Amino acid sequence: MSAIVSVKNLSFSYESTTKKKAVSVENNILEIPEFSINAGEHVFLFGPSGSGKSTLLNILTGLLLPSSGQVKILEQDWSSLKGKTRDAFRANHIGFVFQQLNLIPYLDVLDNILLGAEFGQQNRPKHQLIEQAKQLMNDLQLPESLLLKPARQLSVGQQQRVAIARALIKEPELLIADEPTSALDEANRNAFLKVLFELAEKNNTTLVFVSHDQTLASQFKRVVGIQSINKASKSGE
Ligand SMILES: Nc1ncnc2c1ncn2[C@@H]1O[C@H](COP(=O)(O)OP(=O)(O)OP(=O)(O)O)[C@@H](O)[C@H]1O
Repeated sequence: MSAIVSVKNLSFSYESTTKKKAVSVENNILEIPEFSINAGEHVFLFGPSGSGKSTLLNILTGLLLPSSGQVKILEQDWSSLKGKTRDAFRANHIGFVFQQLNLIPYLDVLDNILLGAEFGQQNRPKHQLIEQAKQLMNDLQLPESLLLKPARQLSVGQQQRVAIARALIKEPELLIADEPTSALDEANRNAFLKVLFELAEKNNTTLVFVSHDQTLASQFKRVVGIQSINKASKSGE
């Protein structure tokens, strides 16, 4: 099985990028000797507040570069990509669903979904993207009649599904879901996970799902506590 994510000898500290002279001691947030995720895996990444989950996600997605070590996505080392190439690589290969869904409230559902393809592979004609948006709506059990409604008129559960459609329309190899269920009640949370798994399976998308809520862990085949891979957390706690 090929690795979608591969981390080797990673260390990261914010101090190296801060201008504050008061901070003189190097204080690593992350020290991860080795960590990888294979194609098609669904990984639940958990850890308490402040344990470095967001920092690790930002590193895996090339928004932050490691202080030392190597982070590869699809065999591509983030440190070897510069500026716009890095942004384009991220846009083409990684989808995101966040807790704050980041839908544009006054745009209709279709346009919100199509925004997901805006910065990705731009060689697909618009009519094809619209067909795919409709297919995703169908897969997510959202009625097509919602397509032309402004996103703000949808329920939170429906908006969550639109956010998944937006993340998947560019057919990313890797989908990052960062606390996407924290605003949902249990029934909606389970429904959200069910469609997320089904679609990830259907599209062969590797999933990294981050949460501090360990009750969700049992639904994932692979569960990773950040403190178990991060040596830096041992000394601090
Ligand atoms: N931009 C930053 N500059 C300096 N330190 C930061 C910055 N962002 C986060 N940190 C620190 O890095 C550590 C890890 O934070 P991070 O946000 O990655 O944790 P988290 O596990 O995602 O937390 P939460 O679950 O509360 O979102 C914390 O001690 C935090 O204070």
